[in-house]
Amino acid sequence: VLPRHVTSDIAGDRTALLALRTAVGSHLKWDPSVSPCQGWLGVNCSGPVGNERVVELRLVGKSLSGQIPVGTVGNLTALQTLSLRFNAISGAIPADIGGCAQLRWLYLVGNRFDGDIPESFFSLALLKKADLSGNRLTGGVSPEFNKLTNLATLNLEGNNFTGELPSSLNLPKLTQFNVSYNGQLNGPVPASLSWVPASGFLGTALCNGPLAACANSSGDNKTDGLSTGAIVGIIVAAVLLLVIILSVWFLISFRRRRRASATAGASTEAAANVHEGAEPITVTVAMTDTDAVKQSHSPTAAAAALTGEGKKLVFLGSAPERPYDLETMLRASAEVLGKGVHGTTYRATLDGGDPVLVIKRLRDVHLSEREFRDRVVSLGALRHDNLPTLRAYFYSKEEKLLVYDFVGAGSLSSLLHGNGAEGRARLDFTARARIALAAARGVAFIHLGGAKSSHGSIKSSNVVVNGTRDGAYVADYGLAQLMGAAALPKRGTGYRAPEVTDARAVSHKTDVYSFGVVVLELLTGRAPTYALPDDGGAGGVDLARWVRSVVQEEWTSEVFDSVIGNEPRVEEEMMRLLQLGMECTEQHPDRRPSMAGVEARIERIVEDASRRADFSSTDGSRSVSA
Ligand SMILES: Nc1ncnc2c1ncn2[C@@H]1O[C@H](COP(=O)(O)OP(=O)(O)OP(=O)(O)O)[C@@H](O)[C@H]1O
Repeated sequence: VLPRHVTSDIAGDRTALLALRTAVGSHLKWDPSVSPCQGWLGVNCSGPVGNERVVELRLVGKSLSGQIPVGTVGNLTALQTLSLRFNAISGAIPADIGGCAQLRWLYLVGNRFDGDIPESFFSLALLKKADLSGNRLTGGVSPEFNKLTNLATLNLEGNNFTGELPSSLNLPKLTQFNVSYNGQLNGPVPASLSWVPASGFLGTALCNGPLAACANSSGDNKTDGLSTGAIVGIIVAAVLLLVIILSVWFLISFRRRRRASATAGASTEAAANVHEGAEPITVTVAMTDTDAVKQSHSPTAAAAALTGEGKKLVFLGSAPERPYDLETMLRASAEVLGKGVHGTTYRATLDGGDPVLVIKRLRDVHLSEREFRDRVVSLGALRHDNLPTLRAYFYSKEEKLLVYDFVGAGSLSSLLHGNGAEGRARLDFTARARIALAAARGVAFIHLGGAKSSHGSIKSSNVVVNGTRDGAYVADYGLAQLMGAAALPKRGTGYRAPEVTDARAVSHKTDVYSFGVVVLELLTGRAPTYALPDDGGAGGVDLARWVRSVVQEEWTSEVFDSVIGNEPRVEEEMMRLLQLGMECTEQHPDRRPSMAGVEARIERIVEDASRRADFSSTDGSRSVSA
């Protein structure tokens, strides 16, 4: 029931909007001399001529701040869509939000709303989508949500909700649910939400699974029922098996070493057949029998063979389909892909055009052979769709080579900042978000290896794109661990997190920072040290800092690359990705999200952007967008 002074007409809407402007956005250029339906920014009306009402209020990234008082939004009684994404609105969600009885789409993501969700919210019976993520909301997830029987999307991610999810929670139309990053949510996930993927519960203490499993995960460590005798038996059997394997391996390698010493000694100087501009790869190779190359197909056996007389290419993992040795590789036609901080990178095409390899010739490696081998073997174990596979390595006193699969047509850096604007022009927002997603997947996979497993040198020249729908790879992973500080992004390149002092400071959070810079590069189309138009190109300004200053002081939309800036369909998703890029480049490492969280968020951004593209190509209605 509306308070007596509220009129359910456009005059009432006008009064409510002007009061809202006074409270949170006095800079909004709404012309009070005309009706809100006549071109007020972000306001849309509907209804019979002369009896129109405000049905849509979309003020996304408009630097709104302050609190929304009662008697403003709550008086927009015909409102169907309210989107206030990515502002700095604080305080409680207004207690009279229930006055918007027609509300279907509600987007408050990326503000500073705090306090509990008000009681009247649960009277919004028509609500289909509620995105309250990225705020500071508190309290429990109320069973009152059950009253919202039309709700299809409920996103409460990144707030401060506490306690258990109500076991009675049951929303028949729900298709998207997310409560990730509410660290104090705990207890079991109700059966009615068992369909929600794990990405909906990241960063919580919720236990997603059968109740019995929850009990175990919450510290009820019952044994699995094996008797002590059975456990001892298993251990003895395992030790015996290990002894047998080691004896057989020792016998075989002893026989091979004898055979190798009989044939070793034919030292060959091999030079690569390089294309113009390339320097030849010259490596001294002590030839051994062909058997020795085959032996090296298992990392451990191969690596063990290295310590013998001959220096060979050591394969990591399974053998290539068409085996090659160092000689074949050095005879291959090669071209220089780049000369970077770690040395020179070649593309080498073996005889017959298959396979095509990337050979990195490292300089300044100061590791012993054993240390080098151990680190390379663990890098070679990383196999993922978005990481170029490390196939082999070579170590001698003079030369250290890494051999990868060739994966793509060029780097993201050359696509965005290369000569001419064609590369950038071909990349619409969704394509850019997909590249970010592929790269995030690769980096998040590296992080799964634990705290010591970081990329260490994320930058757009290390993101290789290959033109397919989801094709992007993160190259050069782990070189910081192999080469020390030499492989780190240089100070002043814009990629280096402020806390990085040397290679030991590389961490998941410094990767997230560098990744955030790549995201900002994708969105702005600008290089990470962007030269201001009026500094004569003399200096440069740090991209992350520049984006932050524009967002704080001016219109956020000016940040975007002009190529994607006029894609209104995906404006919401662009803002979400921008917000994420800014969070990743927070100065303080603790305030940056985890890479898993980054991956999950970009995944949803890509899904939503693709859905809008599909939708608008078949229908054209704008009612689904906020
Ligand atoms: N496996 C790969 N497949 C295809 N292209 C690759 C692969 N690995 C690297 N590249 C490309 O080779 C280029 C040169 O690599 P390189 O690492 O030498 O230089 P960089 O990344 O520009 O500089 P830095 O050494 O300072 O990181 C990269 O920009 C990348 O596009």
